[in-house]
Amino acid sequence: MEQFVIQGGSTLAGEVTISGAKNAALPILFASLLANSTSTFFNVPKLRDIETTEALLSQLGATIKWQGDTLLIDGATVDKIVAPYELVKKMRASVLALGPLLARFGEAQVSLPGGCAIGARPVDLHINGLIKMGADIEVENGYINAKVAGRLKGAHIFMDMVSVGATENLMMAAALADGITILENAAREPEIIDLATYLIGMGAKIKGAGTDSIEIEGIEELKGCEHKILPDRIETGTFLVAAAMSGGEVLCKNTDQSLDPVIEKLRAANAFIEVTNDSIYLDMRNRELKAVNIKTMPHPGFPTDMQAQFTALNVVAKGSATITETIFENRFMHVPELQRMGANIRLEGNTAICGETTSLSGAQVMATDLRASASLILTGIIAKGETLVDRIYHVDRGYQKIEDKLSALGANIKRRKA
Ligand SMILES: CC(=O)N[C@H]1[C@@H](OP(=O)(O)OP(=O)(O)OC[C@H]2O[C@@H](n3ccc(=O)[nH]c3=O)[C@H](O)[C@@H]2O)O[C@H](CO)[C@@H](O)[C@@H]1O
Ligand SMILES: C=C(OP(=O)(O)O)C(=O)O
Repeated sequence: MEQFVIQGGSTLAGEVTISGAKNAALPILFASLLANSTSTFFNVPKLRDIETTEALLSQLGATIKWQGDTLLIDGATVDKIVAPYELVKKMRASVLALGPLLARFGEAQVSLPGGCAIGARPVDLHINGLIKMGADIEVENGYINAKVAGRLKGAHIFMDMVSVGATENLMMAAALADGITILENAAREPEIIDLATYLIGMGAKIKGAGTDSIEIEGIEELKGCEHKILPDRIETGTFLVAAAMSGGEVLCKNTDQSLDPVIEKLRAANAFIEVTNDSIYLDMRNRELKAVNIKTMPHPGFPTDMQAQFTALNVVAKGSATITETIFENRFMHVPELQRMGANIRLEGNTAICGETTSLSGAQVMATDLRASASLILTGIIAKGETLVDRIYHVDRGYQKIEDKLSALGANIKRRKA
């Protein structure tokens, strides 16, 4: 097992190049299962979750090749329909194989992902939507066994909760269904728009992606195409928060403008921010960081994937503030770890009350999920002395070379065998 060793007390300054978005790349790579020819992907981040996706797609028979930084996936060779537990347990997003396999082959067996450190995370909306499209689905021995006689049928589907994954799974399934599907109360994340852009590039007929009502007219066949993955807004936000916490400055390059709620909160925290088409600059030098109230919401609200980082920001900021998590029922596992470093935080139900912290010191802490890990690293950079972050395989799921990018900004962080 590896861990990060961080010597605290650095002020970050410089430029960082943002990688492609994990949460756009994953559904898009699964959507390549729908195509009967090769797709070419640019700006794919080099992450553990991408390796897991590649392993699952090749197990299903897809032909996968890297040419330098370009990823080629040929869906024509896909000839299996089982996504096994061994791979699904490593990455919940594997459930996104369900819609494409069922739509293309009329059959799919996908392991249930189970819960994770942030919540139970059921997939009932995915399953109910596919049943509405004519699928016969049974859950048996931990697997979702899905079948349809002929093709899936277009349907009018109302989702009673906003779910990113269900919107993606159903949008992919509907692209090869017979007739028109309308998804109501759909998720509106930029990653949904990116998936729709790729599907449309393959020939799909989709209107309304990015709104809460998406219309998909199914067609008979989808062809591979070229697609550039959008920049990672959560990685961008993480580096902006890191610089703000350290009282430094950062220019995030190769990013985009889909971060409004995060930028507004950083401005409320007293950061100077300048946004261009493809970069975001933050300057916190000689400015006092102020604690900010946060409530997570589906997009375009404040993203839950930035909650842990803002909890860390409030720990070093002046004043007190509350962080309320409304998307996942258990996304505060970073709080007891931050408390071990001296953070003045109290949990009350789904709210973390962040008081002013007088002194932060390095400690041995445990990463519990991807963004919790990021919050511990960011706090370690500010704290007095040495911080050891264990279980950093969580970080590697979703941040490309985070230690190299932070070191280039002036952090003292090293990876080593525990
Ligand atoms: C790979 C990826 O893109 N992951 C993101 C995606 O996860 P993911 O797609 O899993 O998250 P969802 O939007 O589906 O989950 C939102 C909420 O809906 C609940 N729910 C979801 C589906 C369902 O069938 N039933 C149900 O009750 C979940 O338990 C959760 O409480 O969106 C989350 C919310 O923005 C982000 O934190 C994750 O980073
Ligand atoms: C929760 C996250 O991802 P996943 O849905 O892949 O677990 C995340 O990216 O913060």
